[in-house]
Amino acid sequence: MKQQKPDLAPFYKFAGEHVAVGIHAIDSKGKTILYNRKMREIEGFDFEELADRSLLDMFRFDQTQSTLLQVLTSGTPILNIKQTYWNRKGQEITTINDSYPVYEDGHLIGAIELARDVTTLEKVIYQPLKKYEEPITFASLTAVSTSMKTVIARAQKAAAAKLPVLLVGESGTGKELLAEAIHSAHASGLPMHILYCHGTDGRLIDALGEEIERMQHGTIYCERIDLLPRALQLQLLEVVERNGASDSYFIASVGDDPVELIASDVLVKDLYYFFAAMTIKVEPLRYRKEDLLPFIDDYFSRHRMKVGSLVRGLDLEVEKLFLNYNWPGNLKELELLLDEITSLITTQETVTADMLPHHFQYKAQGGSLQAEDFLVRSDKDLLPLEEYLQEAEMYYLQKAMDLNAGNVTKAAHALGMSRQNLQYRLRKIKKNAQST
Ligand SMILES: Nc1ncnc2c1ncn2[C@@H]1O[C@H](COP(=O)(O)OP(=O)(O)OP(=O)(O)O)[C@@H](O)[C@H]1O
Repeated sequence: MKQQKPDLAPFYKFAGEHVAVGIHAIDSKGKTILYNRKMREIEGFDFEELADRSLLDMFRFDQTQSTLLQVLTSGTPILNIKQTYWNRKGQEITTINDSYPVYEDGHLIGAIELARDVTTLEKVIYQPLKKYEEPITFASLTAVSTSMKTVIARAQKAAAAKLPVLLVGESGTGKELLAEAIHSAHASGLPMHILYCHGTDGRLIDALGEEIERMQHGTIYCERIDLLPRALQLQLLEVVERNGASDSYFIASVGDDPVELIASDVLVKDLYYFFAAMTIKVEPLRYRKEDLLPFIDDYFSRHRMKVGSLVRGLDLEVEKLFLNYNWPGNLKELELLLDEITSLITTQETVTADMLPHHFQYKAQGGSLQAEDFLVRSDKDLLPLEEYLQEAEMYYLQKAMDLNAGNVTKAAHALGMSRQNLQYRLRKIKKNAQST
């Protein structure tokens, strides 16, 4: 008797959804046809958002950036491409991607990308302490802006009083570095143990508990506790509370306003209370641009000492580009960019625009605008042109204000209009928003 072949489709479907690799497939027109759970987690998009648009639309400003499209055009695979970027939710993600063309009966029918999320691994390898080749102290941190000076002063107070600290700030703002500096200030020479919460599991949290019991003294830094699922947050709370009376010093970080995180059930309230004897907010780089050039100076001087290069600074055009860009990945993004620029430097003393990597030139020219910001959403009907233009104006003016840390004079200058004109338009927008 002939055995019936089992229908494997439901199994493939289940495996595709639950596998720990991100999968994104497009058809021959660039339309998304598969976008699994892991990929949604990595990139922060929903399937619906992508399904209604072709990738060609999404990346029409930057087609060279999409490896999937390149594969679709060339018909050949692109393998082992490592990317670090800031996803839709502002999280820093590092993936290693393999993109393949898909053929059926000799015809190219689409392309598929497989992304391995190596963010946590990267964090373990990327050690600022080693990078600086010296223990981090408050003096290692660039703090020219008033807001950073306040941060350092509060952190010094916390270290002196040995108060648990909750560091609040976007990815790449320097929270880990600050935790290291606090640790050095109060317990130099003692161990510091870091729990990277992104992608961690219950075993690592238990191991942390054992580590605390074993080391007794020293610092525990729990990085991005808001990225832990609630059940694991409760487990962590149990571990830290059990050791609360030990001689360990506790620091944690979150990526967003903790009050909002608690209100939206992302952060367990009692875990927040445990760490938040002192809360220190680190502003995004776009609101403290005074730190940007001094950080670059410091970076270049370390580079000159380390590898004997001649690089001294940026030319005016690059300086302007850097100051106008909004740095969604903050100092980490800047540092990675400087790593990329200096890796190609030979005898140059000044960084000129042609030395900037293509991907950055692209982003910087578009300011903070993303292609997706101008797309018509799938869940919205088309607006009459006038309304759409009003929306676009509101968006653009708001971006200009953000980029200039709320300074109307500077924003007006950047937009090429008078201060009064900008103020008038902002008031009009506010009035319209209130009346709708
Ligand atoms: N104030 C600063 N002075 C000098 N370097 C800085 C400063 N802030 C950030 N950096 C640089 O940026 C890198 C990234 O910072 P860090 O890892 O501390 O950010 P983070 O806020 O902990 O990010 P995440 O939330 O993603 O963990 C550091 O290794 C350091 O080189």
